[in-house]
Amino acid sequence: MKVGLYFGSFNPIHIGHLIIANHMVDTTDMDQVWMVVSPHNPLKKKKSLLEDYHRLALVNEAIEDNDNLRASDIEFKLEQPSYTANTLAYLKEKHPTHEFVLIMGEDNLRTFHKWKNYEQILERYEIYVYPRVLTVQELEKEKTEYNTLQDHPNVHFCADAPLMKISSSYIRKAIKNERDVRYLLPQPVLKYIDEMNFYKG
Ligand SMILES: Nc1ncnc2c1ncn2[C@@H]1O[C@H](COP(=O)(O)OP(=O)(O)OP(=O)(O)O)[C@@H](O)[C@H]1O
Ligand SMILES: O=C(O)c1ccc[n+]([C@@H]2O[C@H](COP(=O)([O-])O)[C@@H](O)[C@H]2O)c1
Repeated sequence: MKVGLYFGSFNPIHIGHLIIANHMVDTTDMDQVWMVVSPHNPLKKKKSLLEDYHRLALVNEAIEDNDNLRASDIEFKLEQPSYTANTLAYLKEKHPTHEFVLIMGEDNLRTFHKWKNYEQILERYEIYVYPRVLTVQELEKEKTEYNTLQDHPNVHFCADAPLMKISSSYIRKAIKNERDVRYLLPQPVLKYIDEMNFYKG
């Protein structure tokens, strides 16, 4: 079985994440996509992060009607911050017959050269990259590593996929400012966030 590992903070999961996961199942030979909820991205501050189990619950709510998508809490019991190289080693041992590939947005490929053992990851795993509108800061970042990564034979860029200028941080801020985010989040996710009063303070 070919499994796309879609790692993320998912704080919270939004429709962009679902469109990306579905795009991978729909347009590639991946049998399933596992949405791996990361307790702590090594390159991000943990400050505005919702509890791990709430972010996992939101992912489960979002994908409940899609058999091709799974939520994974595999990183909850692994060392933190959540280094992807460690998780991949663990998953490979646990599921020796699965073929794992990685899924990420373009912003993550841009900083991929800062990840632990990124060269080894790239050598061993295919990476499917979803295009993303980049911020000015991201565009200004050193381009050399990015260009080298973009041209690597294991990197597959989903060129014809629709661009989405949606992010969890935009949604968190919009909720804080009492804006209507109903079309940016799947219905059950919106309900859960609303009932729990998340991101309001
Ligand atoms: N709109 C988008 N277009 C392309 N890729 C995206 C988009 N939103 C998220 N991703 C990708 O999904 C993965 C998980 O992203 P993450 O959970 O950090 O969401 P985010 O919207 O980027 O969050 P935040 O705004 O808090 O940084 C990353 O690989 C990220 O690049
Ligand atoms: O392994 C690393 O060094 C590394 C560095 C930065 C990010 N990651 C992982 O990349 C994933 C995407 O993170 P995020 O916050 O953009 O959703 C998440 O699982 C992080 O743990 C991993």
